[in-house]
Amino acid sequence: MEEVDPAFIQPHEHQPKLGIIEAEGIPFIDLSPLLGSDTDVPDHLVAEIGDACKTWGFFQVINHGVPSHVRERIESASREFFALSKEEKRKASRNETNLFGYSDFEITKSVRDWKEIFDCTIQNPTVIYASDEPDDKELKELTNQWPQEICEEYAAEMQKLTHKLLELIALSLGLEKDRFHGLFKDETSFMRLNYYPPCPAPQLALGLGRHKDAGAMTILAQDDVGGLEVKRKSDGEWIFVKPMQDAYIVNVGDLIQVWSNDKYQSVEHRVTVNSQKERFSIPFFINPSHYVWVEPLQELIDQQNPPKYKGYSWGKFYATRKLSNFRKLTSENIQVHHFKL
Ligand SMILES: O=C(O)CCC(=O)C(=O)O
Ligand SMILES: [Fe+2]
Repeated sequence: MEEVDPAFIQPHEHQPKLGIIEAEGIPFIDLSPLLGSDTDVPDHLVAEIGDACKTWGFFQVINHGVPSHVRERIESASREFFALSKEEKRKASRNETNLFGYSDFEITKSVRDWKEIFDCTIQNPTVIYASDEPDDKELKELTNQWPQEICEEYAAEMQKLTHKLLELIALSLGLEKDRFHGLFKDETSFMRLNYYPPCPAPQLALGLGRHKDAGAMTILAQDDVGGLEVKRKSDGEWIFVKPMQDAYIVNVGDLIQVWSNDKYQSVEHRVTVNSQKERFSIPFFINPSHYVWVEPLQELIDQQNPPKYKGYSWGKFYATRKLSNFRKLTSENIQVHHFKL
């Protein structure tokens, strides 16, 4: 076996197992009832979404309405970009001033991830807080270093799908259908092109270490190689998410966990790598406006269900996370459990 830099080696208890457990259980949800112009949402669909969010925190959607040529266009643009030399790619590096762009140095829980990424923002420009200091209200605008047209075309489709999914989730929690919409007016959503090169030590390293997504929800396009694993809530076992052509994998993030007061929980996941094959994926991270104050929704709390979290500023949380990529962390990065009551 070729030597890999020890910075990539996972602690023993987090090294991936070689055998694969396939995720028979991760539900597929058919969104075809939402394809027409009829605005009625069938009850069975709402119930399926609610079950999937509660039991798995993950599901795959089919007949979602995203045209396959739009997905193919961004997937080929991603392949073309990552095929460039490192020197070329580094010309589009993200940095402390512009947090969107290329990086081959991602760290999750103190271990390097075996991957390269390219982050693109959705609102161009995106407004965020300039600093993570709680009282500093200075704002800054972030822009893209990516062919804007391809990004916009894909983002527009993802936004339509997001809209449908947030409505289904709201209904499944017994909320008004449009309960979440206002929170995303000046969204800080972004998408990431992930490239996982073949790795000589797939049993020691991970493409992406175990983590939960900090935003509201993630919609992921994965190719046919496979590598995503989800921690099954019932027994903590890592379950392989079988690639399905043209489907999107959706997961609940930490914000839905807080808004729903733990009714729906954000679930840990990770990515294994492969000694033979490279893998590409594109997560679309749905995040609210920087000025959104995150706390359990009033409608979901009462005397029997008191709030499980104290409120926090999404914008400050996000700025802290983004800036941490360029700092040496001396303690655990900011996490939603720091706000648990
Ligand atoms: O590449 C994947 O399959 C998952 C990526 C992911 O979980 C992330 O980027 O947060
Ligand atoms: Fe993730």
